[in-house]
Amino acid sequence: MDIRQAIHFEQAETLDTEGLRRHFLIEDLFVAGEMRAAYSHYDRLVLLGIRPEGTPLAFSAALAKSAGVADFLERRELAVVNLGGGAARISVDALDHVIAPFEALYIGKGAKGVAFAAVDEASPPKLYGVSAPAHASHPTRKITQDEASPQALGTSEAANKRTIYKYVHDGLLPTCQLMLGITRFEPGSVWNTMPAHLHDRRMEAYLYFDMPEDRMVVHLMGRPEATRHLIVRNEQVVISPPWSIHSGSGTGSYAFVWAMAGDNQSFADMDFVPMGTLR
Ligand SMILES: O=C[C@H](O)[C@@H](O)CC(=O)C(=O)O
Ligand SMILES: [Zn+2]
Repeated sequence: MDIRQAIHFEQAETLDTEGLRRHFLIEDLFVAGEMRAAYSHYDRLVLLGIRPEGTPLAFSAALAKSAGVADFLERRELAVVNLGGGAARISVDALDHVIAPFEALYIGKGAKGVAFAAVDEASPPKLYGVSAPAHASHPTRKITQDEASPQALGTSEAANKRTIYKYVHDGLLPTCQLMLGITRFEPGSVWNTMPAHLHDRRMEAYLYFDMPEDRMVVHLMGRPEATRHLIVRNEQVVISPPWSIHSGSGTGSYAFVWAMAGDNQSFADMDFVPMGTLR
């Protein structure tokens, strides 16, 4: 189990390249035929890379142990999004849900018998899961891309023309904490989340994807007045602490899954950073 501690910005600001990557970047979550997990102590968010090939994948005993329960979702909720490949068959409480590429499934607290499989073994899905502690059990539900209320943002002059799809948010379905969406760029647009913002109330995790191997995103993190950067490759995840901006620019277009947990579920609750204060 890959466990990441929550650290103060005073410590983060003393770290070198390797130190920043060790605490904030997850490089190897997606491995064919495996379910891999990383546990962040920021809001106890658990990130899952799930790539079923052949045999269906279920939560391991080690994963349940990390939460101190018999069944991983005993006191947690989970959102899973299909990043492409083929469709996935996700079993929950003896019901099968077929989740096509760019569809998502919310699974409520207490769900049992959860298993992930490829619908067609010749085109296995790539699934990304995000789980947070939950106090109530909300209904399991599939969300399509159309339901994710696409919202156009940015301009080509600022190289940040993009569409935000909100899959898991309180306007669409109830969850305890989780919010999740996908942001996609127009060709030639490369800047995400610019102007930058903070939301100390919620931590965030960014999974960058849809990039060829030689492409990179320069992810900006840190306090606005003391930024650092991480070089991020395809299918790597950045853990974004509550005190940090989360923004970046790519050497070409890309997409990313953003997910949040914390005190409120208001997507619009952001403190914009005056651009002049960035250092
Ligand atoms: O709090 C919200 C998250 O940072 C993302 O939704 C921002 C984002 O996708 C973007 O501006 O490109
Ligand atoms: Zn944000």
